[in-house]
Amino acid sequence: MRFLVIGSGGVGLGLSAFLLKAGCEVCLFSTRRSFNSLTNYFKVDGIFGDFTFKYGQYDVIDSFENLRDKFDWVLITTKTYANEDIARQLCDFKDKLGGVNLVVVQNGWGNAEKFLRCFDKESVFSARIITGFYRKAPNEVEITVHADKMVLGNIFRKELSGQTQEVVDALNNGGFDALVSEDVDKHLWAKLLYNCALNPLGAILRVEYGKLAEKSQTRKIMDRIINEIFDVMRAYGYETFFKNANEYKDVFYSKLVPSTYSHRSSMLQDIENSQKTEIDSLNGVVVELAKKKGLAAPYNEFIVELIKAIEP
Ligand SMILES: NC(=O)C1=CN([C@@H]2O[C@H](COP(=O)(O)OP(=O)(O)OC[C@H]3O[C@@H](n4cnc5c(N)ncnc54)[C@H](OP(=O)(O)O)[C@@H]3O)[C@@H](O)[C@H]2O)C=CC1
Ligand SMILES: CC(C)(CO)C(=O)C(=O)O
Repeated sequence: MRFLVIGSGGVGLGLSAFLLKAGCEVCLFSTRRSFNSLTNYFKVDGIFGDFTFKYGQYDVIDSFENLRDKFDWVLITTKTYANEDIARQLCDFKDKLGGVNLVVVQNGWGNAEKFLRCFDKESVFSARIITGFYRKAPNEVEITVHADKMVLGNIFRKELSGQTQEVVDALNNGGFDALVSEDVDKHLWAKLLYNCALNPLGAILRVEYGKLAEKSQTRKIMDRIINEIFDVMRAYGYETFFKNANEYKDVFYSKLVPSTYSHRSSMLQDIENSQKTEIDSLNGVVVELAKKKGLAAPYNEFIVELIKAIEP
């Protein structure tokens, strides 16, 4: 099976390692900035073991003009703010790619929609991933935590989720546990709740997740963020695995936060590296959806403004 992996960062290189171990062909699409190191080798280490792949075992391109093959699957593993740019380029070069399917492997909500510009709902899939991929260098990634299996499916046409089985099989064969689910939308909302509550607040206060649950003030802010997200979900008919905000908060404070107590959010890492954050696809989406239904989401709105004030 042939994969084009667009976004050769933490998640892109991490997943490519498992696909290559499974015997799949992988072409990385990288930016000019990372291209040179990737034409040498890339390395993935950490809790799944150490793997190094030399250029030649995989391919790398930095422009769609240089596409050499057709592909079965395209994985989108850039940060979400690159989606408009990637979607536009995919459209321009769609004929060269062949009849591919896409899997959008990103945090947040509303990402898969960005690729409907010239792909139909039947060929745009989504994945939820709760594994920590820490990018140490442009061609080196450490896998730090693995909280659950990766989940793949189709949020637009649930019944087509099974088409991702071949990707799941490849990942499993490469040693990474993944599964197909018709409920990938529910998994994405659950992850969004977690990221929206913890990531921006952790980035603003520059503390790890666990510290945020220790103070009554930060608990109150996170509680309000979670309540507003449940209001939005209810207004649109979206569901996750929890009946209401209180049921989620019980699990959040008793299980989810303690098990990632010392994690510093990816948003905090972005702020520390003077990079743009994914706030628009997290709390920003909540604010937009709330506005369209005439709902107030003041805590989410406030946190979006604060992040925008400190990001470059
Ligand atoms: N890292 C993690 O532990 C987890 C991440 N996620 C989600 O996965 C997604 C990817 O995150 P992550 O791998 O950490 O991000 P990284 O920043 O590590 O990697 C993103 C990659 O995309 C590249 N890129 C950026 N813009 C473009 C563009 N316009 N065209 C092509 N490539 C581009 C970057 O280029 P360059 O090489 O120049 O930097 C980089 O290689 C995010 O949505 C994140 O929220 C989800 C769960 C866990
Ligand atoms: C905790 C983690 C790594 C889980 O995937 C995450 O989502 C983040 O830091 O944004």
